[in-house]
Amino acid sequence: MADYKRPTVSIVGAGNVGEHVANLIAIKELANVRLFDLPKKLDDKTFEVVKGKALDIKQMAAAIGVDVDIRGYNVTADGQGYEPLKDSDIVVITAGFPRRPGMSRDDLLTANVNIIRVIAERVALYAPNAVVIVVSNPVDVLTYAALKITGFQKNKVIGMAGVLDTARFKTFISQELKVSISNINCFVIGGHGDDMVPLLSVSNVGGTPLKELFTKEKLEELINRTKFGGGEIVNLMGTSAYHAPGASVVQMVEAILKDKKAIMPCSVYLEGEDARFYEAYDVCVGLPVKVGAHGWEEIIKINLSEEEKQMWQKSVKSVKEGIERIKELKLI
Ligand SMILES: NC(=O)c1ccc[n+]([C@@H]2O[C@H](COP(=O)([O-])OP(=O)(O)OC[C@H]3O[C@@H](n4cnc5c(N)ncnc54)[C@H](O)[C@@H]3O)[C@@H](O)[C@H]2O)c1
Ligand SMILES: O=C(O)C[C@H](O)C(=O)O
Repeated sequence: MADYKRPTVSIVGAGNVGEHVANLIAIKELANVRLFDLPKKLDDKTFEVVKGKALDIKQMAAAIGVDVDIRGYNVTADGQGYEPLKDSDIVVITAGFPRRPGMSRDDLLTANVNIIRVIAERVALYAPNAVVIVVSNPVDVLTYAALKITGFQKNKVIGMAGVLDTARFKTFISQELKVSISNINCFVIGGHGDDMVPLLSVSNVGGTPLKELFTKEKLEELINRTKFGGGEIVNLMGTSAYHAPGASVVQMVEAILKDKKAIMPCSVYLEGEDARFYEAYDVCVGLPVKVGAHGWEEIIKINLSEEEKQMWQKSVKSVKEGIERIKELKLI
C-alpha cells in the first residue's frame, strides 16, 4: 500500500468560527490542522491562546479516539510567523472582525480587507498550491480581494456563504413542514447580504416545488428570515454565528479533500462564458459550483426566472459596489 499522508488544513483566525472549523475537522478525522492567530492581551499579560486552543482540541481528539495532529502558531498583524503554512492543502481564512448588533457585514469591509491583504500575501508566499476558503466578511468582496492579492488561479479561491444561507433556508422549511432536512433541495445564490437570492425555481421538498407547498405570504416570510438569518443570530448573541458557519466550511473542506465533485453554492469569480451566462463580470458572488480536489471546478448554469434575474442583478450590483470601494481606496 502506498504511504498515506494525512492532508493539512491551515486556519488563519482561531476565533469562534476558526476554532469550530478545527474542532469539526478533528471530530471527522479529516486532516491535520494548523491554527494561526495573534497573541491576546488580558490585563497586563499576553496569552498564546491559539496554542492553548490547539492543545485542547488535540486532547479532545485523544478523548474521542481520533488520530489528527493539531498545532497552534502565533502570528503578528504585519505578517510574521506564517512559515508553517507550508504544504497546506487548504487554507481557511477566518481572521477579522465579526459584526455586532446594528452593523451590516459591509461595515467590516475596510478593517477586514487590511487583515486579509497581509494574510493573502503570506498564503501566496508559503502555500502557493493550496485551495483558499475565505470566510471573513463581507465575504464576496474579500474573496475577490484574496483572489487578486494571491494571484491564484480563480478555481483555487472560494468564498463560503451559500452553504450556510442554504442551511438556514432548509432549517426554516423543515421546521415549518416537519419534514427531514434530507428531503429538502434548495439553493441560495447571490452575494452574502440582505439581497441574497433563494432560488425558488429549483427548490423542492421531495420533488414538490416550494411554491406548491406554501402560500405566497408564508414563503416570503421564510425567505426574509433566511436573508436576515445572520442578523437574527447577531441580535441574539451580540456577535455572529459560528456553529453553522463552521459546519458549512467543513462541508467544503471535505468535498475538496475527498474530491467529491459535490455541487454547493459558493462565492466564485465570474469571467468568460460563465460571466456572459449570468451577466455578471469581474466579481465574486455565490453560485452553485462543483467542488473537488482542484477547488471549484465548474459553475452550474441555471436558467433563472425573470424575478430571480432581477434579484440576482441587484445582489451582484451591491457586491460590485464593495469591490469598487476597495479599489478606489487602493486597498487591493
Ligand atoms: N462567510 C460567512 O458566512 C461567515 C459566517 C460567520 C462569520 N463570518 C466572518 O468570519 C470572521 C470571523 O468571525 P468570528 O466569529 O470567528 O470572529 P472572532 O472575533 O471570534 O475571531 C476572529 C479571529 O481573527 C483573529 N484576527 C484578527 N486579526 C488578525 C490578524 N491580522 N491575523 C491573524 N488573526 C487575526 C482574531 O484575533 C480572532 O481570534 C468575521 O469577519 C465574520 O463576519 C463569515
Ligand atoms: O451575520 C454575520 O455577520 C456572520 C455571517 O455572515 C452569518 O451569516 O452568520
